[in-house]
Amino acid sequence: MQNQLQEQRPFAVYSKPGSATVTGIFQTNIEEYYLTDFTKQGFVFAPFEGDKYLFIPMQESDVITVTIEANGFAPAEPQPVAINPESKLGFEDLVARCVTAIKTGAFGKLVASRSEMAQLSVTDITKVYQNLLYAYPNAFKYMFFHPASGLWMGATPEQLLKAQNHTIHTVALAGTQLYKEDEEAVWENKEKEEQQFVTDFILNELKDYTNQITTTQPYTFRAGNIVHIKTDISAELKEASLLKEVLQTLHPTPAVCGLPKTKAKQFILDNEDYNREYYSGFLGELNRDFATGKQAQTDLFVNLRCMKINGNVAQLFIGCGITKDSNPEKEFIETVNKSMTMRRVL
Ligand SMILES: C=C(O[C@@H]1C=C(C(=O)O)C=C[C@H]1O)C(=O)O
Repeated sequence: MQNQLQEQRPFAVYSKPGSATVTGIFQTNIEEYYLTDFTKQGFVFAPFEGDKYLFIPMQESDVITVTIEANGFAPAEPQPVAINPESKLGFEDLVARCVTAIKTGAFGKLVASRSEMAQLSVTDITKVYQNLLYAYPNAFKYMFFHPASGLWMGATPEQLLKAQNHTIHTVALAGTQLYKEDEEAVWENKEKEEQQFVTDFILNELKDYTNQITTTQPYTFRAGNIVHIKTDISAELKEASLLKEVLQTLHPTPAVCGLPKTKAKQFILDNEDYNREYYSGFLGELNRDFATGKQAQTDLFVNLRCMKINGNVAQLFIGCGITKDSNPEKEFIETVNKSMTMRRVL
């Protein structure tokens, strides 16, 4: 990884939810490849906005898979975060604007986000990635570098799309509260309704491209120090070649953007005062399981609980779903809680 960074060559290192292995895809040249042919095998890193998807093609890369050795790392509880009053006010104002826009009837839901800076306490970034690996066994833990994106890391709980030949899986994820040991989460109607919006959108979007759609009941799902409501969705693609269309209709999902999708995206671009870049984009394996070498397997995740690292400073990206009943201060606190996912490993 250090070599790749020094020579500015793209790479992706990742470990899937529940997996005991880490796979690395190391590009052997410094070319910038973008995804144009969705039948190619490789690793994709897509931004929130636009269709310039960074791509590390299999043919141009060395692939290594290793087993994670147990090391007993226990993430420390992070120090309480010093809240910057200006960014708190700025975010609360954004949430208030979202609520007003929703109340006019123009949107069913919007996702407001912000970024904040945090200092790294270790100089070796591979150590930060190791911490992520040990802290979040059930997330998709990755480190990605490309000269066009910079260095990113994250531990995302959210699958965008898993495809094995014709069979696809996705999830509807929304609603957030702090995880409490020995206590079952109780969800308010606002949160249940918000998650149902996401499920309904996905089912409606998949209709044209798939048959035999099945869903689970919504259930509580833990992601580090917080829990969400989740519904698993499966379907059969009418044709394997529809992968591109399905991806482009799902992304960005209402879990990270809003409803209706195109208008919500424009609202976000007009109202958020920073650039999301690759946060709330998606990433992962395209048409190949690199650990096993199996083809026709796609495994993509929404880029959440992530950060961009520059020297010893990490830019953390966090957002939350807004509905007509959202309270700006509560939503701000939710972003602080979500930011702990990254702060604990820094
Ligand atoms: C947008 C984020 O998370 C999304 C928003 C959620 C919510 O509003 O409750 C829950 C899970 C994610 O779908 C984020 O973590 O940045």
